[in-house]
Amino acid sequence: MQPIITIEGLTKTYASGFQALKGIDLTVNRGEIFALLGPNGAGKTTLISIICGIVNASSGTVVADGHDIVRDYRAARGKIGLVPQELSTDAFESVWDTVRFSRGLFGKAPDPAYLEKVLRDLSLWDKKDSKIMALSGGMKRRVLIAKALSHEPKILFLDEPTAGVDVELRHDMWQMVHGLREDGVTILLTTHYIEEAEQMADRIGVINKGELVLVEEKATLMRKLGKKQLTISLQEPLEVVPAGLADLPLELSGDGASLVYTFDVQSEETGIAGLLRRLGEQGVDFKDLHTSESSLEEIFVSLVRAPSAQDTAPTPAPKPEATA
Ligand SMILES: Nc1ncnc2c1ncn2[C@@H]1O[C@H](COP(=O)(O)OP(=O)(O)OP(=O)(O)O)[C@@H](O)[C@H]1O
Repeated sequence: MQPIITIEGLTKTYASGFQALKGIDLTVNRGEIFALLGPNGAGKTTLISIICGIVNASSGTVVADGHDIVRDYRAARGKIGLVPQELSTDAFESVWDTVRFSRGLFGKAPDPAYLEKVLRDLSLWDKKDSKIMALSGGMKRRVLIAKALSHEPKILFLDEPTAGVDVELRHDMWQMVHGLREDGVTILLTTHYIEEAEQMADRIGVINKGELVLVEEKATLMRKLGKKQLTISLQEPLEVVPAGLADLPLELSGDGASLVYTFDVQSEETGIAGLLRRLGEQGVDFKDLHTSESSLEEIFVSLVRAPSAQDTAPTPAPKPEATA
């Protein structure tokens, strides 16, 4: 796989002294959809803003499609389209003029046919002459995307693309993102919705308090999630897992009162029938059985709750849904 963005040792300390990024190393591959998942304040926007040259890094380097974002800023920026969280300007402009102007900013020759395609793909064509201030919130979002695509970027950043949008637009957004990937565009999106990362991404990075705590293929992550646990409450506590059961994926709980068996939901054989038979053979009696499943959400919450070394009084991170 070919990298398109290489981030090395990136840190950011704001003028206030707050350290928003604490040494990020990350490679984004050409043509992938990468989701950066993290709670509010984790540093997602800071990271994207540095790559786009809106915020200066304190240290470290970023190379975007072969161009160093500091030394070779214009070339790097020309490869990137940014869909920010909010629309800040252009209220009195028409959709068409705004998009045309955005393209011009990057020194690209006019290409009405390309811009028409972008607007049509985003269901904005019939609004091309409307003033932006007259559009609904969802339509304004679409304009932001059209602007970001106006100069045919190779890399598209979507900062919280579906925060506060309705189901229809969210669905369109997902489709659009997959369509862009088909066209060879690399997509990096930030989100604090696990569902969004699950739906859209090829790979998922979890960022918390300025640190990347996990980067994983979504499929691998989902396989890990496909694990279930069977908890066997014992009649009599045990001190160790009996030697006759040592070949099984069994763990004894801290108090010795239960055995925990981990199995793969996706495999055809869970092995539970065999396990129960072997428990009988070993004379291990149990009084109750129950299964539980780990979810992406649980993994995420446990990752972002783990106190980092710098915290003296860690506060639990909010549940992702609650932070919308
Ligand atoms: N200009 C600034 N000066 C000082 N601190 C800042 C500045 N901008 C951001 N921060 C702080 O840096 C941290 C990271 O902010 P950032 O916007 O990157 O987070 P985020 O992960 O994008 O969060 P959200 O999901 O809320 O957008 C936050 O604690 C924020 O308060």
